[in-house]
Amino acid sequence: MKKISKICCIGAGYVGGPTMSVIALKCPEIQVTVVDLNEKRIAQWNDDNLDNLPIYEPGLKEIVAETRGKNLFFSSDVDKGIDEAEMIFISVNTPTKTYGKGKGQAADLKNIELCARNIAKVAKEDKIVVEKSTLPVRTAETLKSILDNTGKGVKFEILSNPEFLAEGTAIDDLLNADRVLIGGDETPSGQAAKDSLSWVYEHWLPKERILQTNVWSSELSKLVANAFLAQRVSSINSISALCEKTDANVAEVARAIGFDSRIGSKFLNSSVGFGGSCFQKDILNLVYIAKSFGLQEVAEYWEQVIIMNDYQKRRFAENIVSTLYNTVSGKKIVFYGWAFKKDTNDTRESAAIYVADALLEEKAQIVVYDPKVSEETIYADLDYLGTRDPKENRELLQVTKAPIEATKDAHAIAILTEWDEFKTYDWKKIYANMLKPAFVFDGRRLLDKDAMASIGFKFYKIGES
Ligand SMILES: NC(=O)c1ccc[n+]([C@@H]2O[C@H](COP(=O)([O-])OP(=O)(O)OC[C@H]3O[C@@H](n4cnc5c(N)ncnc54)[C@H](O)[C@@H]3O)[C@@H](O)[C@H]2O)c1
Ligand SMILES: O=c1ccn([C@@H]2O[C@H](COP(=O)(O)OP(=O)(O)O[C@H]3O[C@H](CO)[C@@H](O)[C@H](O)[C@H]3O)[C@@H](O)[C@H]2O)c(=O)[nH]1
Repeated sequence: MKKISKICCIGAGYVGGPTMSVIALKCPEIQVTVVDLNEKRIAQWNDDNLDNLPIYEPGLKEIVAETRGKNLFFSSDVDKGIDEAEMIFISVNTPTKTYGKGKGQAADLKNIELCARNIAKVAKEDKIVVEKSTLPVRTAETLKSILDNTGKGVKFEILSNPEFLAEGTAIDDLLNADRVLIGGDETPSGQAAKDSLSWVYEHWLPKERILQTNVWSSELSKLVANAFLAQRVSSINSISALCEKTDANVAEVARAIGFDSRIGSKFLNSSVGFGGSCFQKDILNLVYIAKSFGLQEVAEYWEQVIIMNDYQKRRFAENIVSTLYNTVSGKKIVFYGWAFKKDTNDTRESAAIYVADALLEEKAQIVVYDPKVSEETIYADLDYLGTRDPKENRELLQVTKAPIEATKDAHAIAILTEWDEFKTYDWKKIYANMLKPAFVFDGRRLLDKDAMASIGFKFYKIGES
């Protein structure tokens, strides 16, 4: 087993940035270089003002402050990074394909292939290549085929090391990972590569939490973990609809079933629907893979998790329209939150985007407040859907940095992200600002129903009648 002294990570995103920062922190003898083709992103990672890092993640800037320039470097010189490293992580984005075969379901592996070709072109010495991105099962085969045909006699070991961090808690998840998964060939050189990567993680994690498997199990386990997690959210969300019809309370049901140690209490918070860059993409990918092996029933089983999530988002928007007397045209609705969950500035697949889109179709006037998401991102998210002219998005939707003033003459507030600060607002003052009856639609089950009702609000909370 070789001790690694130089690591390169291709992709300075939500995974590459935090993961490599933690490796640099915990392995001071390893030089870690994170490279990316996006020069603007690299400039942000190198910004003297740590509040300008491209990613907001609690605890991240402190780690970057400690390591950057010592053993952590960010660079747009991808070739140099590859050339110098003994171990290369590929942590580029693998979104759902928007074109061609598998459009709307399969993972787009264009970036992965570009990385493999780049490594093949630049490498002069043997290297360990680590798949950090989430990839369809058997992708390592493609990588191997590209890398083994360079004709330069360079030997590559390919490992799968999927990342399980969740945004908003990424640093804590990395520092205290439940497990690290390392898949590799069951040959002597494959075993040595797996041990080298284990050695990196053993700097801060107990050995028994580092699981070694074959490559295919590792690749598939990542998709399956996300599918199981998302399935829990869709399951409890399906019950939230039933609770609203039956006077049951979804939180009480979740608590009651969660006490069963076989079920467990985590990931049973009913919400306006799951978002984020991973759950939908990875389930669609699983569905596509199942279909491509002719496993139609398996594909349909998992597809239902997405169908239920779309239903939950649609149901939330439709409830706003029907409660506001079947028309929201010209009515001011304030959105609290745009990020897909609290403590991140990431908005990919956020439920807020789809709820806003549905209300804009009904010509609502929306004002959005999110403590970490920029105006530019909010408009980009809406424009990307292509539902209407970008000009109309800007006419119908405004972005504010003043959450309390924004409620002046509003008909309703919709809570789309569970930011803690919303709980501390002066809701009496907000009530006074609003038109009456004043409606609040709590898509995150953040506020207390009785307290809101006693102020005078017409309060709707997911999963309660
Ligand atoms: N975001 C998460 O919480 C999370 C968690 C676990 C796993 N994952 C997986 O990790 C992977 C990365 O996700 P992310 O959220 O960090 O994506 P991201 O979009 O934030 O970052 C990816 C980066 O890769 C860069 N890139 C793309 N192609 C490149 C190339 N050929 N050469 C150099 N740079 C290139 C992009 O410019 C971008 O900055 C995905 O496969 C995702 O499914 C994400
Ligand atoms: O009980 C719950 C838990 C989550 N959510 C929502 O589900 C989405 C995803 O949340 P979370 O899983 O916490 O964040 P992600 O950053 O998307 O992390 C998931 O996706 C990552 C990318 O693959 C994986 O690495 C993580 O293990 C996996 O949790 C968010 O919109 C949450 O609001 C709920 O509605 N109810």
